[in-house]
Amino acid sequence: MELRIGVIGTGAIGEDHIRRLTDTITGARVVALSDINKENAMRVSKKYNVTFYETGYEVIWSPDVDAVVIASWDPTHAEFVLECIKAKKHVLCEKPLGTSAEECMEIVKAEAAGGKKLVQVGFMRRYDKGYRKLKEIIESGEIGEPLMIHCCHRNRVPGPQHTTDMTIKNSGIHEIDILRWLLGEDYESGQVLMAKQNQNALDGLKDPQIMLLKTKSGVRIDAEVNMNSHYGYDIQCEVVGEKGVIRLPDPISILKKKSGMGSHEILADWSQRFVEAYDVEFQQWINSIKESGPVGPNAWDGYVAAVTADTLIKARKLKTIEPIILEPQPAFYC
Ligand SMILES: NC(=O)C1=CN([C@@H]2O[C@H](COP(=O)(O)OP(=O)(O)OC[C@H]3O[C@@H](n4cnc5c(N)ncnc54)[C@H](O)[C@@H]3O)[C@@H](O)[C@H]2O)C=CC1
Ligand SMILES: O=C1[C@@H](O)[C@H](O)[C@@H](O)[C@H](O)[C@H]1O
Repeated sequence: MELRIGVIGTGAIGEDHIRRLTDTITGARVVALSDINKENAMRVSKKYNVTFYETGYEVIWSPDVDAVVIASWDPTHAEFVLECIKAKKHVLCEKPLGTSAEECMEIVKAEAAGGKKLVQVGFMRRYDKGYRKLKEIIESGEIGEPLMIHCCHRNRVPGPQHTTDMTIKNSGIHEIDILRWLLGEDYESGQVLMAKQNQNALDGLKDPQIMLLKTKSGVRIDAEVNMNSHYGYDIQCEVVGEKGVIRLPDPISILKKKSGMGSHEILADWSQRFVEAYDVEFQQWINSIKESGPVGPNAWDGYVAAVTADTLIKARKLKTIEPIILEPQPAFYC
């Protein structure tokens, strides 16, 4: 059976997901889309022969739609996810699940009350080969207990709407989720340091920022989140263990030696860097909802990431180290 998918948001990643669902993923087809930018949505609708709906709500409630992908702006996510839960439809919501811990908790409570797992969050790094290998090695015990993690998340330039808080709750949230998943434990506290500021950043944008996290077992993490590398999209992660160090590989890239110079390409953005991860994420999501239900990052993971991001933003504003405090985890997610 082919799953009929509705997509809300046909901007950069929304269109990319429609392409992937159409050209790469098997067992699903996009039948509905919506975007408040009607002109662009109509272009995408024609390109992929998908029916345009005036609102995301119409996509969600359409009898022709079995499951929904949310790829609209961050502040719209929670309301659309809650509506999917009401409509009892599976939903893959791009990160972040909501723009605050409160919004995410509302989703957690609504999903648990409905008694069926319907929500998956687009933390696609969990499907990246490099991160999966790091996790496998950590879990094998080969490098002993992890002690520290150094990482960086560099974007070439930010989008025009990017804000200082979004550096943590839109970009840094990937580090927050992937490192918790890698280590298999929650955070105890967090802090944010400001480096010397980049004068090329958008007006008023504080950049770069350094997120410092401590896990419950004492692992120390430093994560540079830099929106203005200007040279490319660069994701680094090094785990220092008791008996060895492991490092996330860069994407495969040919070293070119020519005219007395050696060089290799650095990718421009997330759509290239994580292309395979998104493909795996979507194929597994489609397969899982046809079988026993979604198995990827869930609403609880979205909530934990949001609590952590909110706490880091508070810590940055107060220049303090803040405890990261979670509500008790509902048995539904255990
Ligand atoms: N997992 C990942 O690596 C990535 C995730 N994202 C997430 O995907 C989402 C979209 O990001 P981009 O595509 O980069 O942004 P974008 O700005 O290119 O596209 C967002 C689209 O949502 C539309 N939109 C806004 N409100 C809407 C509403 N109420 N109903 C329907 N459409 C609405 C906008 O008109 C726009 O076309 C964001 O939440 C972002 O955090 C984005 C890039 C990578
Ligand atoms: O999720 C993403 C974007 O929304 C975000 O703005 C970028 O910083 C991230 O690298 C990308 O993966």
